[in-house]
Amino acid sequence: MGLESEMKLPVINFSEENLKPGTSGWASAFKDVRRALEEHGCFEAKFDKLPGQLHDAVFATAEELFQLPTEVKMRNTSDMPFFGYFGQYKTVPLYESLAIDHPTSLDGTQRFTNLMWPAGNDRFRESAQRYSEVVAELHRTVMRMLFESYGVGNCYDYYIKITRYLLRYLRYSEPKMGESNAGLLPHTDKTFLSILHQGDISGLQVQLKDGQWVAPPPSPTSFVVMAGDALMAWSNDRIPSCNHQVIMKEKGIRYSLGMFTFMDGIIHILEEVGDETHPIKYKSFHHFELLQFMNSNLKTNPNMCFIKAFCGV
Ligand SMILES: O=C(O)CCC(=O)C(=O)O
Ligand SMILES: [Fe+2]
Repeated sequence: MGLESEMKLPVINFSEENLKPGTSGWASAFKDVRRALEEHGCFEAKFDKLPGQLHDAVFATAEELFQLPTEVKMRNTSDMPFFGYFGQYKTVPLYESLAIDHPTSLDGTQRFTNLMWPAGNDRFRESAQRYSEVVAELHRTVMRMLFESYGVGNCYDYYIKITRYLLRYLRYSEPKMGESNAGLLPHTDKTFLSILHQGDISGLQVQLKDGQWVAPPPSPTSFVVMAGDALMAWSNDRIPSCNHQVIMKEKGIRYSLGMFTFMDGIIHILEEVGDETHPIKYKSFHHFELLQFMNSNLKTNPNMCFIKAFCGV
């Protein structure tokens, strides 16, 4: 019998009544958001605004996307580091992913769809955009709660205006006999926030404060919200970026979706949390410049703490 109490991934309900700023549900939810992020760098959001048909369409079209020939998928490139196709890695052979830049817009989804299917694929394009709009709404709610909970609700508009969304489609093959089941090695994201949504096969694991790994089960109404490195710096380390990985234990091909946010502008460190015992540890920085810095140092110095090296005081 273990005496230690097992930690759980906090679950926060984002149902209709909590979504109205100013209500008591809102105030208690925003405290929960701040507590969960400060403790673990992540939480599970229960959010029921994704229509079942849209959920099914976006995962069905994900399958179609990955069936395209590799050379077509590799057309998904970008000037931005980390914004394009990933796959064919020796260290994680099960993993492959593609990303749509500006996925909440007609332009962004059209550009990506035309690149993959020159003859068009309306079902893919429409489901990608509609899905992104729904998840962006969840993202904005989390952002508003986060800023209000630190007493800086007046900064919300600025950060929403400079938010750049990236929707990533991810696929993991089932490991063959004798093959490693590592889908994605432990890492933190380079984002401000990441919102992960698993299809019907589990595999995501997040590491809680006590070091324990937990595996949130997939559900059409469950989204795992995680702090990325940029949010950690913004919060002056009050919020740790969330360490996570993918382990393929179930049978079948795994699909998941990640809505990642980056700030196309200067991130000003939250000075409100600093005092004599908590000095400010970072200088304000441009998120895209951080990405460039990481990209140019990744090969030569993979174990570097990029955020500290880039904008640490
Ligand atoms: O597939 C998942 O659930 C996790 C994906 C992930 O961690 C990433 O793309 O950074
Ligand atoms: Fe990740």
